[in-house]
Amino acid sequence: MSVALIWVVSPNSELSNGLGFLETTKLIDSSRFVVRGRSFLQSSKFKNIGKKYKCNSCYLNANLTHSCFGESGFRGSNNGRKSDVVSRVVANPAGELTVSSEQLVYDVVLKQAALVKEQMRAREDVEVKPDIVLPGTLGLLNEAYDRCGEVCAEYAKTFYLGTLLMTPERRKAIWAIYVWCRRTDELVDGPNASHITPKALDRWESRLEDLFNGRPFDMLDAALSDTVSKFPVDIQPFKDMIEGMRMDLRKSRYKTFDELYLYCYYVAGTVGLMSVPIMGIAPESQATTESVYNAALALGIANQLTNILRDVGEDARRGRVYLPQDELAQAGLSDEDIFAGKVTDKWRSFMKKQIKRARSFFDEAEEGVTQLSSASRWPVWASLLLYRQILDEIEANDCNNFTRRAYVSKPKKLVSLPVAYAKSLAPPSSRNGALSKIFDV
Ligand SMILES: CC(C)=CCC/C(C)=C/CC/C(C)=C/CC/C(C)=C/[C@@H]1[C@@H](COP(=O)(O)OP(=O)(O)O)[C@]1(C)CC/C=C(\C)CC/C=C(\C)CCC=C(C)C
Repeated sequence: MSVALIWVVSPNSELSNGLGFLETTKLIDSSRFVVRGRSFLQSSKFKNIGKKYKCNSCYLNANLTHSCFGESGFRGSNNGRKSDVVSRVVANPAGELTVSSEQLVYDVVLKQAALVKEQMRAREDVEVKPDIVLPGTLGLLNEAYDRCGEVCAEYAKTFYLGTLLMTPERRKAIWAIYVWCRRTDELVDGPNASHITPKALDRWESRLEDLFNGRPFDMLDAALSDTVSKFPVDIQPFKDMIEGMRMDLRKSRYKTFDELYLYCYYVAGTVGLMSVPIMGIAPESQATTESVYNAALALGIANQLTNILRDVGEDARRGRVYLPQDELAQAGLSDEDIFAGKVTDKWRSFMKKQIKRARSFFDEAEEGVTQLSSASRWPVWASLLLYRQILDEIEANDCNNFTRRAYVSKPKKLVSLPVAYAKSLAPPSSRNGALSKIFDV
């Protein structure tokens, strides 16, 4: 990930890196990008539609209107669970009523679903259209995608195998998105994280804007730039992920689940929103676009909550506690108990509730996976089943997530893969109501 790091720390530097990500030079003009001395013509489709607005303590990169109060039929599938977990209107520490993170994030979901429908309507068909490329550039682009595939295979082998079942265009696009997410995460989580400042993240964000405008900085960006020119992917979830990294720089405690939910959206829910336009919805699906986006968001949140519960000890050793402080206090626990790392009955009972909540997000996500286009379902089922089992492993470890890292053993992984495959064969259920398909692919 040093490519990203070097650039954000010193935007004018020439790039090379030790991780074998790539070696490129930066050559940009306003309408083309040049990689290793050649240029690609790109359509610059997306503008940064985001406008930051402040909502109490949190920022969302959105140009959304708040539809906070008095909505009816807010969601179909999850009222039961969600009302237990977060309410739409919450009280801030000063006792004032504010809009909940869930509402803010759901507004993003609605916006994404609306945008993608609009994009699809504007296109004559859903199939990827060939760009106008100068002779010789196609090979370079393919090389860029291959690099993304290699990175993906190195960092997430099972997931990489799953992507091989997808159509070639979709697989390449998912790899490009994966690599951008990985690089973004590495900025604050990688070996050079201590050099990362908010300014560096601002530079990473302007680089993102450039690639969305057809001016990628390096080869890996070029792959994503190509992807966003071919699929109806919006910049907002990408910007929001960077916002999550900013949050990580300035915050190491979360007062409430509402605060944590927003963080989870930023760093992982966004991945779900980025992925849906690539994966596509099955032509026979009766689900609304919104409900599928919502399930994708839920899977990201579930994964991140699981990640947090698995890594409690590791995070504590870095001085970080990603658990709602108010819930810890209600359970009679504090940061000191976490640093002490003793598994007590209080801790077990606290963990039981946290695990239950994470599972409820997985349940919500499951409804959406069957709605995806058939070739995309297997990798998603595989990742869902594998990640979900981490929760079982935490329980099997007697909730000792202080000194034991829960993981799914190889044999269990191997069993999960055919199970995921079998699940992926099930056609979309018609439980999700209104018909509003967007991708008949
Ligand atoms: C098929 C599939 C899973 C596609 C997603 C591919 C993709 C673009 C992944 C990017 C993942 C990434 C590098 C995110 C950066 C932030 C981050 C690190 C988030 C954590 C992931 C796990 O990280 P890590 O690899 O470090 O974990 P380990 O320590 O190795 O265990 C997260 C916990 C979140 C990842 C979130 C997702 C994969 C979202 C999945 C949602 C979908 C693919 C939407 C599916 C659609 C429906 C309708 C359900």
